[in-house]
Amino acid sequence: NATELFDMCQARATVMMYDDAGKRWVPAGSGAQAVSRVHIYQNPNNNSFRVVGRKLQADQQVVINCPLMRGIKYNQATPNFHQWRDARQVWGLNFSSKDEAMQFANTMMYALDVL
Ligand SMILES: CC(=O)N[C@@H](Cc1ccccc1Cl)C(=O)N1CCC[C@]12C=C[C@@H]1CC[C@@H](C(=O)N3CCC[C@@H]4C=C[C@H]5CC[C@@H](C(=O)O)N5C(=O)[C@H]43)N1C2=O
Repeated sequence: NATELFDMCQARATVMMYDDAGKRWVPAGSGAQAVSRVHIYQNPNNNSFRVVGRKLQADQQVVINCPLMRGIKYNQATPNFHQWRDARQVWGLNFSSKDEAMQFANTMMYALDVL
């Protein structure tokens, strides 16, 4: 049975990944850069967390599905652009508003604190 995940927070952001070879940011997912709704979900059964983002447009393409691992450093590079590294790549979130960025960061830092 699918575990009931707790939707801790949502924020609008453009999800980007850093292309180390090309030394440039590329939009996550296929097609043009577009705003996604990015969630932090908690699995209460095993106290795990993951960041999931889906494009706002019709296809709701999943553009990020990233488990949060203990020890991740969440970098608030600017009030609207936050980033972190996972095992394979660097994720960047360009938030639609500073308020959403702050809410997301607070939830992210809580999750990283209790992992
Ligand atoms: C030790 C370490 O790993 N450090 C990491 C960061 C980090 C630190 C600590 C923990 C985790 C991490 Cl991940 C690091 O520095 N990284 C991670 C990969 C990319 C980068 C490396 C070089 C470039 C130089 C400039 C800078 C950059 O990317 N931006 C500046 C701030 C916002 C600015 C905003 C938006 C994006 C949208 C496109 C481009 C633009 O605005 O047109 N852009 C930007 O230019 C953005 N870089 C980085 O962030």
